[in-house]
Amino acid sequence: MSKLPQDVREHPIPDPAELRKLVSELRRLVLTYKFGIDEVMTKVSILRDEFRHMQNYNPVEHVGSRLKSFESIVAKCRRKSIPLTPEGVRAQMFDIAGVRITCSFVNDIYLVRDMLLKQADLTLLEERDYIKHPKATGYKSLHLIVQIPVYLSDRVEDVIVEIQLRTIAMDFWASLEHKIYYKYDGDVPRPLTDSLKLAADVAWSLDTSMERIHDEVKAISGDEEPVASRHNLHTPEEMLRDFWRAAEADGGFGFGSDA
Ligand SMILES: Nc1nc2c(ncn2[C@@H]2O[C@H](COP(=O)(O)OP(=O)(O)OP(=O)(O)O)[C@@H](O)[C@H]2O)c(=O)[nH]1
Ligand SMILES: Nc1ncnc2c1ncn2[C@@H]1O[C@H](COP(=O)(O)OP(=O)(O)OP(=O)(O)O)[C@@H](O)[C@H]1O
Repeated sequence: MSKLPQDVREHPIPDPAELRKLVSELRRLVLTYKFGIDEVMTKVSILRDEFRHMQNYNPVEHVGSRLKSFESIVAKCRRKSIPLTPEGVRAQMFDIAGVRITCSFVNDIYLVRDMLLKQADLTLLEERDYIKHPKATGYKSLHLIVQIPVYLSDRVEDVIVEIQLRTIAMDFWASLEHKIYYKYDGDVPRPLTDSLKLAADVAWSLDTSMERIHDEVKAISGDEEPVASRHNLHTPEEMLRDFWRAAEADGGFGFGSDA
């Protein structure tokens, strides 16, 4: 019978030189995922700014990102029996680069999804619609696993990014549920899971009510408010000046600042 602890027997400690090489390779790999996040964030930011300027409407409330931590990658490799090698991680772990887009309304989620997927350099690998098919926990979000090229100094690398799209209510629910899940180490007592399921239904009801009210108001006031009444302007020069100042204040005309 071996005297080694279970963990060491299952995961023998590799040679230090090998370990150093592995860590350096994984670091390099993770860096390319960071560039993948940057690419997607830029796309979302452009869509957001353009939409706001052209349509006077912003479908994206908030956008955030996270690079999976080294500890979390190692833990997931162990949990899912994924080889802890650059090849294993690249082939079997699709959430190292994560972008989360929070929208006001459910329709906006699908609008942003369509706008992103129309872009030629973004390839959809997998879509999981937990809005149409919520998880048993009550979890709702739209997940897209996409692939995007990243131009490095000596090569082009296709990087996989997980994009989660959700409403503010869905996000509120998911962050509380996530905290509770970790607090109980995954073994959440039944009364709490029941309460969470109920809260998910309430959040969904809020989402649908808010969207209905928003649609009703839009139908009454018309899709587009006339530009002149929005700005209370009279001459084209005044309108141009106002747009220019608004864009400057928004950081929209950031070019030429070094001049
Ligand atoms: N709060 C919360 N988040 C969830 C839940 N299910 C999925 N997620 C989020 O969505 C991510 C991906 O989940 P899935 O689409 O179910 O992917 P999966 O491959 O089945 O799960 P993992 O490989 O364990 O991430 C998770 O890492 C979480 O960030 C849930 O029930 N509650
Ligand atoms: N696509 C994403 N975009 C932004 N944040 C995310 C994304 N996916 C997860 N997160 C957040 O990143 C944090 C850490 O996530 P981590 O990758 O360690 O675990 P996880 O994704 O929740 O679970 P698992 O490791 O089982 O896949 C959590 O707060 C989680 O909500």
